[in-house]
Amino acid sequence: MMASVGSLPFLVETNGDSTLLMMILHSRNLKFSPKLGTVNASSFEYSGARGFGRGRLNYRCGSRGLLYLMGNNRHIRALGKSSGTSEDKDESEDDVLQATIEKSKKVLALQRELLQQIAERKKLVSSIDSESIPETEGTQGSSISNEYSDENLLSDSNSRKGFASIGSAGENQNGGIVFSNFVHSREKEIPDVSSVDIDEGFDKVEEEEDKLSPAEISSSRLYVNEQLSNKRYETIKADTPPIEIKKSAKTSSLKYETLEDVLESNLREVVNESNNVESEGEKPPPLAGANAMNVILAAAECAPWSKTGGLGDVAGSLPKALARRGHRVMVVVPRYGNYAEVQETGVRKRYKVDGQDMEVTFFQAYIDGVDFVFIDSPIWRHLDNNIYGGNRVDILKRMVLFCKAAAEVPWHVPCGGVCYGDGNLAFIANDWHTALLPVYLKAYYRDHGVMKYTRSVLVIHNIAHQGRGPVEDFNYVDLPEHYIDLFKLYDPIGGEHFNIFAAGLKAADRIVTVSHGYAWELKTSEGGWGLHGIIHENDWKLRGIVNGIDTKDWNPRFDVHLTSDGYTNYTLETLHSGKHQCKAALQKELGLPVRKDVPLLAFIGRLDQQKGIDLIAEAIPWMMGQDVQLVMLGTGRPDLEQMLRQFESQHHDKIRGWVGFSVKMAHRITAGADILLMPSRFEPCGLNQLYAMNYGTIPVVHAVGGLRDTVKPFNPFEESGLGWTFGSAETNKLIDALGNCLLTYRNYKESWEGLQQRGMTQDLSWDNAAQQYEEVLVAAKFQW
Ligand SMILES: Nc1ncnc2c1ncn2[C@@H]1O[C@H](COP(=O)(O)OP(=O)(O)O[C@H]2O[C@H](CO)[C@@H](O)[C@H](O)[C@H]2O)[C@@H](O)[C@H]1O
Repeated sequence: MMASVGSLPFLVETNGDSTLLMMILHSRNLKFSPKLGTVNASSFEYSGARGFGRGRLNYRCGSRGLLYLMGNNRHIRALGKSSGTSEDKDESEDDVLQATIEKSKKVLALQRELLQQIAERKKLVSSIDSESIPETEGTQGSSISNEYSDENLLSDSNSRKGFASIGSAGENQNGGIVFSNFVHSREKEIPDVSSVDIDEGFDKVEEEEDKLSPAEISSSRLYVNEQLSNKRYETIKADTPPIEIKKSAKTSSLKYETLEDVLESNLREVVNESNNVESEGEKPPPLAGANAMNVILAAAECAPWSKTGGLGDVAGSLPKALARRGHRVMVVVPRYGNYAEVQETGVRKRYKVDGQDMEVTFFQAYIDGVDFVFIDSPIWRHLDNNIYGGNRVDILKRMVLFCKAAAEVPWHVPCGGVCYGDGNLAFIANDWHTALLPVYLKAYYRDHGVMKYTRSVLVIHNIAHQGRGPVEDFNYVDLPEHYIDLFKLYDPIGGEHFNIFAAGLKAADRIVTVSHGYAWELKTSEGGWGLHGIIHENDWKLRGIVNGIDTKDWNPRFDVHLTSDGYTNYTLETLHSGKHQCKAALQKELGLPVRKDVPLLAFIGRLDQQKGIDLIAEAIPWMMGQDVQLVMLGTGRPDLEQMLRQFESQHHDKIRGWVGFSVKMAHRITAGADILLMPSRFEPCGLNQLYAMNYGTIPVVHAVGGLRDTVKPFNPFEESGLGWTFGSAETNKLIDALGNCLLTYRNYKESWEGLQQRGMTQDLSWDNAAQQYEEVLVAAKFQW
C-alpha cells in the first residue's frame, strides 16, 4: 500500500467534555496521494474544555480523501477528511466511505457503552458516599482523583495501571497525587505511530499512551490558543468548501450527504448522552481537567496572617478556589510575624539586595488544599502591624528580596515532599509589590533559556500605588542595564521616573484586573494614573475578572465573630430575627441606643482619598437631621482618623468612629448594619459591598469600577436590583441615593426584604472567578 507522509494544520473544536471531541480537519493546502491508512497525531493537542484548539498533524495516510484520525487520548476517536484527490482506483470511494462510517459507528457505540458504565459506577460511588463517607471539603488530593475518575472509568485496566505508575508524581499530605515537574511532558516526543495499519492503529496508540504519565498525556493534548477565536474558526471553515460525496447506486442507501454530517450527527448523539449521564448523577465540581497547572500566587499580604485590605483577602481565598478545580496551588508571602500553624522547612537561600547578601528561610503550611509558603528574613520581621512601613528605599529592598526568593520557591521548597518545578507553572503576581517577579522571571531565567515554560500573570488590584521613585532606584533592582527602559516612564506630574508597576505590566505574560469596569477605566487618563498608555498598548493581554468572596469566612451562617456577645449566626430563613439580634448586639457593643427601627448605616475601609470618606463627612450634617445611626471603622490617613473621632464626639448619640483595624468588628458591623456606604472615588472591585450583600445589608455605592459591576441599582417598578448607586462622586448625589434608600427602608418593607433576599442568594463565591483565572493561566501557558 502506498502511503504518503506529511504534515498539515488542523483546527479542533471540543464539545466541552474532555472525553469527547469533534474534530474538523482543514486541509486546504493538502497535497498528498491519499490512501486509506493511519495518521500519526503526534502534534495533536486539545484543550479538554469547551473551545477551540489548533495544531499540526503529522500524517501518514492514503486513500480517497479520507483520514482516520486518532488522538493521543485513548478516548478520542475522531474522523476527519482531507480534500486530497484519489488516483487509486483499486477500491471504490463508496466502499471506503461505508467502511469508515461503520468503523466510526462501532467506536461511537463503544463510547456509549462506556458512558453507560460511567453512569452506573457514579451511581454506585454516590450511594457508597452517601451511606458511609462523611462529606469533606474539596482538597487538592481529592480534586485530582476526581479529575481523573471519569478517565479511569473510561479506560481499561491498563490505563488505570498507567495512572498509578506515574514517574513524576508524589503524594501530598492529603494522600492525593501531585504532579511535579511537567516540563518533560513538553519536551518528550509523543511516540510515532505513523507506520501502523489502521486496524492496529488504535491499539498501538493505546499502548503508547500507557507509557506516558497523565501529566504527559494531559500536556500533549493541550494546545489552546486564545487568539483562535470563534470568528477566526468560522472564517477558515467558510473558506474550506465542504466535501460533497457524490451518491452512486452503491451509496444511495446512505442517509448522509457528507461524511461531516455523519460524524456530527453521531457525535452530537453521544455528547447528548454524555450530558444526560452527567445530569443523572450528582453534578461534579468544575475541574480544570487537562488544564491543571502548578500555580504560585505571590503577594505582599495574605489573610488571615497579614492583611491591610482587599489584597489580603484575595490572596487568602482565590488560591483555594483554584485548588478546588484541581490545580496544584501555592501562595508565597513574607513572614511578618510568628504564625502558629506554619512550620520551618529547613531550606535556606541567599540573595543579593543592594549589594548585600541576605539569607532567607522558608516556612510552610498546607491548608484547604493550598501550600502556603512564608519567606522569612530579618528584613520584614516584626512588621505585622505595618507591612508597608518604612521609607521608599526600605520598602523597595523588601520587595526585591521577596520577588527574587519567590521566583525560586518552585525549585527549592518541597511541598508535601515534592517541589513544584518550573514546567507547567504560572506565577500570579499582585500589584506593584510583586510586579518585579515577572521582570526577574524574564531577565534572570527566560532570557537564558531557563524556566522556559513558566509564565506570569500580573493582577492589578489598585493602580494608584505603583512603586514610583527617581530613575536611580533602578540600581536597587539588580537588572541588566538594558532593562531600564521597562521601568522608565514620563508623566507630567512625576516627570521621568522609575516605575515598577510599568515594568511588571510590560513583562507579564498576561494582566488581570479585578472587574470589567476597572479594566475599562484603567485605559482612561483619569483611571490609569499615568499607566493608561502602557495598559492600552497591552490591552490584548488584559482581562477583567470580578473578585469572589470567601463564602466560609464571610457567611452569616458560619461567621465565627457572630457566636458571642449577643450576636448570632443567621441564614436567609432566619434573616429577620438573626439580623435584628446582630443589630441590637452591635448597638450595645458600641454604646449606641438599642433601637430596632432606626436605620443603622456603616462604612468600613481604609481611610484615604480613594474611599470617598470626605463625601460622607460632607453629608453628615444632612444625615444628622435624619433619624439614623452611623458606624465607621477605618484606619489610614491621620487627618481622616482624627475626623472620625471628632464626628463621634460631636454626635455621640448617633455616630461611632472606630479608628483601628479589627477584622472582628468588620464582620460584626457587616452583620448588624442595615446599609453599607461605599462612596469610593474609584474602586477596582470592592469586597465590602459583596460581603454586605451576603449578609442582607444593602449597599449604597458610587457607580464606579467594580461597584458598578456588582451592585445593580434597585428598580422599584420591577422589584429588581441589589442596592442604590449614584453616578458621580458628589455629596448631593450620595444624599439623593441615601435618601431613596432610607425611604424604602422605612416605608416599603417588602421591597427591602426583596433587596436583601436577592443579595443573599447571589453566587458570590470564588468558583466562577477561579474558572476565569484558569482560562488566563492556560492562555499564558501557550503564549510564546
Ligand atoms: N479598619 C478595618 N478593619 C478591619 N477590616 C478592614 C478595615 N479596613 C478595611 N478592612 C477590610 O479590608 C478589606 C477591604 O477590601 P476592599 O476590596 O474593599 O478594598 P481595598 O482598597 O483594600 O482593596 C483593593 O483590592 C481589592 C481586592 O482586589 C479590591 O476589591 C479593591 O477595589 C482594591 O481597592 C475588606 O475585607 C475590609 O473588611
